[in-house]
Amino acid sequence: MLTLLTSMYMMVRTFSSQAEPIRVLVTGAAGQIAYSLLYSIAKGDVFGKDQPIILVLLDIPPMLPVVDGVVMELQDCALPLLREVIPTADEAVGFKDLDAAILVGSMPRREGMERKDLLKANVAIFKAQGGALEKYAKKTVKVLVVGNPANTNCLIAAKSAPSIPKENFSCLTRLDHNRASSQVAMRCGVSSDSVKNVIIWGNHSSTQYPDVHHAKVNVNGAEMGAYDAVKDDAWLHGDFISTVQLRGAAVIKARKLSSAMSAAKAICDHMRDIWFGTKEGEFISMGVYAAGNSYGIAEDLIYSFPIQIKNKTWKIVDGLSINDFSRAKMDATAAELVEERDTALDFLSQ
Ligand SMILES: NC(=O)C1=CN([C@@H]2O[C@H](COP(=O)(O)OP(=O)(O)OC[C@H]3O[C@@H](n4cnc5c(N)ncnc54)[C@H](O)[C@@H]3O)[C@@H](O)[C@H]2O)C=CC1
Ligand SMILES: O=C([O-])CC(=O)C(=O)O
Repeated sequence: MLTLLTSMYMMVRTFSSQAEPIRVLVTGAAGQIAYSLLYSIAKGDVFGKDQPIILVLLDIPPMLPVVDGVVMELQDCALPLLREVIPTADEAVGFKDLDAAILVGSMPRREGMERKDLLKANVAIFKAQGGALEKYAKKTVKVLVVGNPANTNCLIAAKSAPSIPKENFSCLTRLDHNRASSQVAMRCGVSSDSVKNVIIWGNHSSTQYPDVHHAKVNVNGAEMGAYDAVKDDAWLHGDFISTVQLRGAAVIKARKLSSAMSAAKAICDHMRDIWFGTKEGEFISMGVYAAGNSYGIAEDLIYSFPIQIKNKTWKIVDGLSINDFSRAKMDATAAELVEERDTALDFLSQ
């Protein structure tokens, strides 16, 4: 019996090691987030330990010598899943036949800026890259927008690729989600995986609303609501929210560069959940197209919601109770997104 099971296992292993490689694009490949991200993708942390990968690395022409250095390092890692690395500045090459696109490449903010101050510099990039997805990528491609302001850039990319379903586009708010889980875990003296179902509502900006009304914390084996575990409503309504909202700025102030290691980790968490689904009974946060949501959020936005994923398809978790405190914060961040969208469309029409 054991021999039979062992040979069946070997057959499955052999079959899966012959899987067709998937084609994964990372833009901004010469930048600091990409440098923290590429190793995890290439070694199988995101798309699976049996999934061969062709990595396409796109950056602007002057950065190609730097990308060449990254290619050399990836080769020197001797990673068995990495079948090919393609450095390029050409969209026709970069966006061809993609299974997944992680759009990082854009300008980061510096100390004293809000993320929406990047709109003018960055939104044109996402319009062009949406157009390139439309022209060259598979219609099934999963697109994750990281470059700031991430929600609005994602909306513009999706609008520029009308033949790819809007559901295939999402933006990164997982870093905010991880920040919120970690703050609660530290406050309760538990590990970060003892906290689940925090929610980031809205924009990846200082108006985002980190909400723990539906979060659970496992304290010494007993699962309880976050409010009962933390036992400090004033902190949860005050410093907790502002710490998460302003964490990106705090990292920039300290490092003089924006978050990169934690952003790369969040990108891996986000994409892995798209590929393999969320855990039973758990939800995560990501920015998705708001059409058809049951929370009264304007439809034509990319807004961060509580999300569950199965078979590579996400759905917004419906029916969570929303009190007046939460309602006001959810609406404020939606209003900022409407303003950003209208400004972006204005820039693009000039
Ligand atoms: N959504 C999120 O949670 C987070 C978003 N970010 C954002 O990610 C972006 C990248 O950040 P970093 O890697 O730290 O910046 P970086 O400046 O280190 O790297 C950006 C790279 O993008 C490249 N680039 C610029 N225009 C491009 C284009 N049209 N096509 C391809 N590549 C292009 C640059 O040449 C550079 O190599 C920034 O917009 C930053 O604000 C950063 C952290 C978290
Ligand atoms: O704050 C920034 O500019 C970078 C970022 O998005 C983050 O760290 O969340």
